[in-house]
Amino acid sequence: MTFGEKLAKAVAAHGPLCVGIDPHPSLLDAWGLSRTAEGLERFALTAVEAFGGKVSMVKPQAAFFEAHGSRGVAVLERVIAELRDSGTLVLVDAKRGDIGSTMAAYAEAYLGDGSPLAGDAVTLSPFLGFGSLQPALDTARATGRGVFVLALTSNPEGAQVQRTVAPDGRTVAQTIIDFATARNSGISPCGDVGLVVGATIGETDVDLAGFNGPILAPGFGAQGGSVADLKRLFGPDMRNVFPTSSRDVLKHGPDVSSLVSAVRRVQESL
Ligand SMILES: O=C(O)c1cc(=O)[nH]c(=O)n1[C@@H]1O[C@H](COP(=O)(O)O)[C@@H](O)[C@H]1O
Repeated sequence: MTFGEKLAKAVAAHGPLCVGIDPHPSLLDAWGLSRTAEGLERFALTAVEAFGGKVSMVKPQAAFFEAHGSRGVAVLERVIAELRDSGTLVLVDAKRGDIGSTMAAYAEAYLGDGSPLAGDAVTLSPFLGFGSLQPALDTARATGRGVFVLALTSNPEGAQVQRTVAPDGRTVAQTIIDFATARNSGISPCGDVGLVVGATIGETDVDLAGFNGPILAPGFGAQGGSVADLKRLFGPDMRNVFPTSSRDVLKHGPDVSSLVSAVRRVQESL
């Protein structure tokens, strides 16, 4: 199956909501867990129990696992394996990006068959040039996985770079969108190159009309983005838009049934 086919199947079963697993130290405290690899593991596996098989996609944030060194990375590997076993798509949020020859190694790590860090997709940063991501785009295509490339991020500082106008008159964000659009062209039901467009970006002057791929919309929930913002940005049917929320759901833990109820409430609001 292509990544687009996997996404379509997941959305038909569970709707578009993506839930993030972001084990912030303050959330470990709130859940009564220690700020150690053991606390991290308990947190992450509780989240897997709550979200696995209930949402279309789960997005573990690699940074919070890496903060615990090799033991934290081992927990991330387990989270990826258990979510995939539950039938839930896994988007590993690692925001990788480097020169092409190094990118090939990141591609193998996050998108290669048999790699313990490979989920179903990975987030990528295109600011070394969209073309530098080519090894990841090729590996994703070859293994039926996907990538989500940063275009307009949810943080206020993103505009400093992403809304800069290039010599050809397009913004940096539009340039990235146009590369992604070209890569996905003609693929049904949708392409394997996704974009990240934050729910908090306010008015957008970019053109997404021809874009035939999934859009991850972070900033929904804890950063202030609402359902109304999503509809204003992406249109009322929000086709191929995957709103993603981490803290706003995770704050309902550690009780699994409270986490599940929180997920259900957000799914209904969408
Ligand atoms: O790629 C991302 O997921 C991402 C892009 C972006 O523009 N903004 C953004 O917040 N994120 C990630 O989405 C998550 C948001 O978490 P909450 O604000 O707790 O919902 C974090 O893991 C961020 O790293």
